[in-house]
Amino acid sequence: MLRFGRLNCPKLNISSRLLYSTSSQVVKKVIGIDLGTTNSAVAYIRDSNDKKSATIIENDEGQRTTPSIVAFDVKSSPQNKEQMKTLVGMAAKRQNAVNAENTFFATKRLIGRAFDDKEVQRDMSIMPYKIVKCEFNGQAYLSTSNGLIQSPSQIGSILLKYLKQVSEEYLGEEVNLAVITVPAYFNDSQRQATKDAGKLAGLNVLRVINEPTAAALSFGIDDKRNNGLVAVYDLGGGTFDISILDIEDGVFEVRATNGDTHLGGEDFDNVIVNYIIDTFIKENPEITREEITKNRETMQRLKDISERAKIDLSHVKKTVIELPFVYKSKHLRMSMTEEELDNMTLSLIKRTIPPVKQALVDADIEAENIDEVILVGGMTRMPKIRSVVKDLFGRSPNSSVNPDETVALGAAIQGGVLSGEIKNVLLLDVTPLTLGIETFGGAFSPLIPRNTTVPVRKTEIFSTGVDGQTGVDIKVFQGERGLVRNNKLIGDLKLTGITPLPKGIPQIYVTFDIDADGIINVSAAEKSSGKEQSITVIPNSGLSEQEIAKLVEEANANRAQDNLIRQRLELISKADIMISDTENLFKRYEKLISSEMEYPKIVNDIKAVKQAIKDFKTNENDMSIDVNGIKKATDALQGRALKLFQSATKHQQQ
Ligand SMILES: Nc1ncnc2c1ncn2[C@@H]1O[C@H](COP(=O)(O)OP(=O)(O)OP(=O)(O)O)[C@@H](O)[C@H]1O
Repeated sequence: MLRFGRLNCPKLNISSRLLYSTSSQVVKKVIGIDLGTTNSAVAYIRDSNDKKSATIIENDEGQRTTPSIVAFDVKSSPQNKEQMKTLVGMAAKRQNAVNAENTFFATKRLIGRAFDDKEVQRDMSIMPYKIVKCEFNGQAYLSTSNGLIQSPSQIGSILLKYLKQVSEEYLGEEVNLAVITVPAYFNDSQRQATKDAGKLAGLNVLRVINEPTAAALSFGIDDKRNNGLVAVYDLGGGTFDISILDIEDGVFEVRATNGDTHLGGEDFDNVIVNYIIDTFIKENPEITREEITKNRETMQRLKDISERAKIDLSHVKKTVIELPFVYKSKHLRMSMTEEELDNMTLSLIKRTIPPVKQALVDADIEAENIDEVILVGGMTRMPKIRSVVKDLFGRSPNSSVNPDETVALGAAIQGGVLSGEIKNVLLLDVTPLTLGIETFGGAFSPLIPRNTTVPVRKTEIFSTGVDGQTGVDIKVFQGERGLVRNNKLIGDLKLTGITPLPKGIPQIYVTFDIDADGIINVSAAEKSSGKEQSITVIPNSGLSEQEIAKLVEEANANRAQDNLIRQRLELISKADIMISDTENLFKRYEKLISSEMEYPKIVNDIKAVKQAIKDFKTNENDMSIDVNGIKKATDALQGRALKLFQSATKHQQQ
């Protein structure tokens, strides 16, 4: 088995913080796109002399946001599926109820996710369209009723193509450069998939930036009043993000970020749908739940009225929900109050609290030191959410920001920075989770801690754990726990053909390079053999909401135990290398030292320590093994070996 250990010699840490260049000149227009779960928006910089001139581009229906919905008319091209008529935005939304199976909405929830992901499985049971497994990469794809299979990136690209076209018509020029926003908690795979969607739409995506950061950019641009610590609470259609930023004279530094990539308005709608079905069944006991849920069209109509009721209740205390022909000739009529909505969705709202608290801890800031709280995302119009946020921060959120438009405006500003239209603005974003590799005994060796500013590049030297090893398997993990088995494997890199040397001797330089889009590149090089390998990490799936919450929670709960296991592993790793060095020296100088009186005793003791190390390796979790004792015995042996060498040299000279 190939083993991989941290090198037992002074470490070389090359850590650099490369700042964005603000002077790069891209002469053409760069549009900023908020590719949302429910709604998307696009913006541009109207006047390059005015930083505050970021402007929303209205779509062909005169709307400032476009529903993130793509529909296929399966009847339009029965012979050739590829040429089916496609509807985008409002046009797709209008026909949703009569073509539910072929109307794809909220597909951002699936982007870059594995089919087997728990969240995807849950969505499958509630979405009216078909989600299938892509045989090639195991990811969640979408299928029309006539079997046209598309990735969520492809669906995203149809939306982006539409927004590109709308922008070109509005601006009267060709547009092919864009900045696209993603939830801060999107992992590498989800970011890559978003970039792919841009590429498929014919857009050169200059940068992928985090939604809350974009919101802060549009809030704080060129306004000294807005200097200070800002919290951006972003609850949209499908994701929740919290970011803490420090804004100081044009420098936007993200101090910490946290969130949940599977929590948003869609979940609120689903809770209401279930409540309505329960109420309807109670009134009509002859109808079963399944009879209603299996009808995709009915489910879609229920979802639409649920969303409408939710939005109404942000403005009125009570609303009436009516839906004719819910089941055969039965109609639905009921009322719902704001209080009822608050109660049934409280557990969802509460799920935003731990990420906020964690972000504050990570940023090392008390809630009362936050100068401004900005609300982003349509869901933050719900009064209960506003009051929970107010209680969390002890202050009323800022009301000057438009929660639907601010992200696209911020993306346009970043586009302006990249095109050179906007000067003296610097954006420093961070990694959401710790990145590292597996080392000896399954320990997680972090290279880049979470909330490190990107872009970042870091190199550390590692070595082999077995004599004569000619290859290492570098497993890249993401997470907060001390042992890799509790973190998420996001990539795998094999370095082969290295010169066989005793363990601990080869120097393997492992470099992590995270670019400004948050995309990770890992490379490994072994100096003596000149071998090099690199990969762009494309993880298999995103982290689910439970996984994220669990990761942080478990990391906190198990920190002491994890540290202990790690320390034990490191002690044994060092002892192992020391003992084999001594053994090798004994073999090499056997003639010189074998006549010494101490020699057989030390050889026996080396054997005993080696056996103890072997026993430990077969049961690393056995806490009854005295690791400190093994290390002490190794140190003592090294001392005794040194004395033996000194005495043998003396005897030889005499
Ligand atoms: N007045 C309102 N009250 C409550 N909810 C609302 C209101 N207006 C919009 N919403 C909800 O906000 C959500 C859409 O928000 P938004 O358009 O900001 O999301 P998005 O950008 O598409 O999503 P994400 O940021 O998660 O990708 C929908 O679930 C919608 O029902």
